[in-house]
Amino acid sequence: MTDSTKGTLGTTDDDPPPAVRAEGVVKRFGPTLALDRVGISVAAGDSHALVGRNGAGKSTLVSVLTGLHTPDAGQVFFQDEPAPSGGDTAAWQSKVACVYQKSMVVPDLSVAENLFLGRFGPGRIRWSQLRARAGDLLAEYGVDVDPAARAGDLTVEQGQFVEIARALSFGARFIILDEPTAQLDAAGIERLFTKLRELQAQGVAFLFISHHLQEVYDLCSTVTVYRDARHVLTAPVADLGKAELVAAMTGEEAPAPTASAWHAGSAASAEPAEPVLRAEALALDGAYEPIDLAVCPGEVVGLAGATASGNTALGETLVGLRRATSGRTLVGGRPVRPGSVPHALGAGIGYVPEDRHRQGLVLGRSVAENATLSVTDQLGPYGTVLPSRTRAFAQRMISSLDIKTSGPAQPVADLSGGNQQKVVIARALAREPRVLVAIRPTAGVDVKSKDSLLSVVRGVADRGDAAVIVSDELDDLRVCDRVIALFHGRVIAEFGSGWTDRDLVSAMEGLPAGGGKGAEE
Ligand SMILES: Nc1ncnc2c1ncn2[C@@H]1O[C@H](COP(=O)(O)OP(=O)(O)OP(=O)(O)O)[C@@H](O)[C@H]1O
Repeated sequence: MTDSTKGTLGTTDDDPPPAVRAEGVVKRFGPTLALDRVGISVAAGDSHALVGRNGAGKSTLVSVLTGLHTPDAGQVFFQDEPAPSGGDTAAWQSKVACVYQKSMVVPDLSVAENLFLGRFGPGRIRWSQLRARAGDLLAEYGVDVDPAARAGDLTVEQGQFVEIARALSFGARFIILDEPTAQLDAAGIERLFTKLRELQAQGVAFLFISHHLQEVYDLCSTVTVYRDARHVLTAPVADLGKAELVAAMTGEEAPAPTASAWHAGSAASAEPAEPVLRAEALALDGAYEPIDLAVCPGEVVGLAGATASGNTALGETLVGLRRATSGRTLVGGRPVRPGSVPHALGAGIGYVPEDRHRQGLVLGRSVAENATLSVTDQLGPYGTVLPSRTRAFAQRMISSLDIKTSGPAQPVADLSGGNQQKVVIARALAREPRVLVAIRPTAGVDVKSKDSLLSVVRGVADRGDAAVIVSDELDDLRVCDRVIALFHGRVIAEFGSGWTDRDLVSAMEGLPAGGGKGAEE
């Protein structure tokens, strides 16, 4: 099992020792076996992808490799030396760091303070010296950020660069990137990858965790697949086709559905229907200019756009999270009170938020409680909530959305990221909304679950209701009947179902060429 890593990669005695090597790692959480005798070996200077479906054990491995969890069995080595002992944070920091999609820097401190956090010696701190040292350090790693800037004012990308520089300054030669691109636009991803390649050339090794398989192909030379807590394979990326990779992740041979398959069931009717959802000259100062939008029964409409295009702000206005500066939203022809989530819900708008931790879930509560939060009125007579009805309701959601959990009573906090997202969608669907507005619904969700989540959204429209997907992910947008692309707060193009990736990406980048109806070149 774990030894397969050696043969495939063709290491020799002359090679430097692997940046990290884990062997026979076992980790249990109560009844859940999260890692079952897994291993991984990341060569110095390599960019090694770790992929697997939600719940495969990736985050648990990260916790073991960063010293947050002590494994129940197995060993971890950095450059052939045994990993530091449990509580020795400084020793772990000199070996490894993990950069998450959201920066972990302390927002109210300056960049310089963040860089040297925990390393101030005794005595008075010389701020000017600290800033100068921070400046040198950032320059050394080619990070173009002002050391005096407040960390909270950095972009996601700058925050990640600062964290990488911080990790390297501790001496770490191995950095884990856990979905680092989730909040970046295409140009930001390219800049991140360029930086990573530079550092690789200096011998720094990366473990790259992503649900975007294309990124694995773009950046990594080796890939390891985990499935159901086990190591399935490790291979050079160049030797493994996408279909094989997905098959290894899912354990099935079934090809992923194509765009046309998505639409096969939607039987678009020719007669124009009364829109379920309408936005009339809806505008939000500083976010987007007046926009008209009509979403008909049976339709899934995409609002595409990069960060700050206004698409998320528009989605958030539709669900009542933001109050439009002008214009109005109507459901079934009736105006919805602006800026009121309860009113929007009552009017039949279901909402799948982007940030499931802040807006979506009560982490300490069970899967059943979270899935039924919006329908407690349907779970028992006279304002009571019958546990049996809650469980039955949740059980139906668990099976129809294929949520990987030990049961309705399991706390949501214990589920993997993708499965948490399914609970959020379950909750939005529980009220049987007339229109579902989903903001980046598949962020952090594995390929297979992505398909099933998107078919759930598609299903809402296919049964005669409607859906809006706000996203910059082409896979999310592929299930849409129409896609409206925004750029800097304006509609820049609108596409029917036959768009090409190139047309849509260009539109999101602000290049209207083609406008969805045939580019010039
Ligand atoms: N603290 C915990 N308590 C109980 N169970 C846990 C805990 N952390 C993880 N698990 C369980 O361990 C398994 C592996 O989860 P893990 O988060 O490592 O998966 P993952 O591959 O990172 O998934 P994702 O892609 O969704 O983030 C899952 O079944 C999860 O529910």
